Amino acid sequence: MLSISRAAYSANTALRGSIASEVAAQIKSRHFSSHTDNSWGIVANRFVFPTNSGKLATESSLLPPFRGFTSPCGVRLTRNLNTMAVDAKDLKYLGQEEAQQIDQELFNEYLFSVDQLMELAGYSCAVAIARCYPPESLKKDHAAVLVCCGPGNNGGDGLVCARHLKLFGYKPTLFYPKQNNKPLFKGLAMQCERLDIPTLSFFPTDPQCIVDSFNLVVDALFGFSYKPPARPEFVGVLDSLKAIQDRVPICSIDVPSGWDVEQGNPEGIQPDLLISLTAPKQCATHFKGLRHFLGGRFIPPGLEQKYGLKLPPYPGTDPVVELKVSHAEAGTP
Ligand SMILES: NC(=O)C1=CN([C@@H]2O[C@H](COP(=O)(O)OP(=O)(O)OC[C@H]3O[C@@H](n4cnc5c(N)ncnc54)[C@H](OP(=O)(O)O)[C@@H]3O)[C@@H](O)[C@H]2O)[C@H](O)CC1
Ligand SMILES: [K+]
Repeated sequence: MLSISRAAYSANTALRGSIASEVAAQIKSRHFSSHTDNSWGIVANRFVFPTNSGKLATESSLLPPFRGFTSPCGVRLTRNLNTMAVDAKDLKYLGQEEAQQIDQELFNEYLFSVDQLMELAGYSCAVAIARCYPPESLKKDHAAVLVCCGPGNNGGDGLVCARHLKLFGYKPTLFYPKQNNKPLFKGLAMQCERLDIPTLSFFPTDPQCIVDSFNLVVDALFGFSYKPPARPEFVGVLDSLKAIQDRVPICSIDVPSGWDVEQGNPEGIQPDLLISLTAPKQCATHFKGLRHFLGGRFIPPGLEQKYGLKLPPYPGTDPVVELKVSHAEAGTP
């Protein structure tokens, strides 16, 4: 695992008082390829690919023109002024139980496997992120993004998303504190490692480190199975995300983490971008961010009808469709 332990980091910090930040120290591990550097206590990844290998053109280059503006945090946000966003008035917003029922039906009645759907879900999130924040528009450290992954399938979507972001030309770093031991998740984590995606072994205590190091945070901590309140081990990271959200945009996968799936959480994190999967959850009606996408284009028509989802049409072959946010003024430059 490409990571640095807290003890090694502390010792290292004592030795090198001039290190700018915790994050810089942890990220530095990615530069120590194919050997163990004892002075830093880092066991580095032995499978390092050149940073730009396999770089793909993102679909953003195929889109109608965007006009950008700069947010207070200096990140160039883009808003699609050709307004391809769909006004999906009849779209159904799912409660927690119904979202879980549909999930189970996909697996048990339609015999999809989790990894099939997770791959499509995570890919669609990466595409939505690339549309809103093309890598070339991000100024810090070659499009550095932090992807925070939780212990459940939402975290799995985050691992898939991080891999695709890397292939799209971003520089993702994972924070994956409670790793899932199922073979699927081990595989996803290993794929990230072999793509030279480093993992922070602890969340920086100083939120400024996140601000200095990353252009975006992808929030894949919890999805539709979350039940508030957050257990103690996740309180710190959720508070830190709240502390930086005005300076580093948060992109939430399926549900903003820490939100009640139905009621939302006015005191919780407030993402700029929400990517709902399958169908938006009821909490999405409280979303106050800039852009809302629907992804996970895998619902069979029979299931859509059965649950009355009234999904909007996806454009062409796109894996995502943008939904109009009800407070249109939110993104006005
Ligand atoms: N059908 C689809 O649309 C698909 C969606 N996908 C993604 O899957 C998630 C839902 O995944 P699931 O594994 O059911 O649940 P979560 O990832 O939301 O979270 C479960 C883990 O979170 C822990 N948990 C729950 N509440 C708390 C809390 N208050 N504090 C700390 N931890 C909490 C829970 O722990 P337990 O001990 O209670 O089990 C779990 O570890 C969906 O949102 C989509 O993102 C699929 O990828 C594809 C199909
Ligand atoms: K989330």
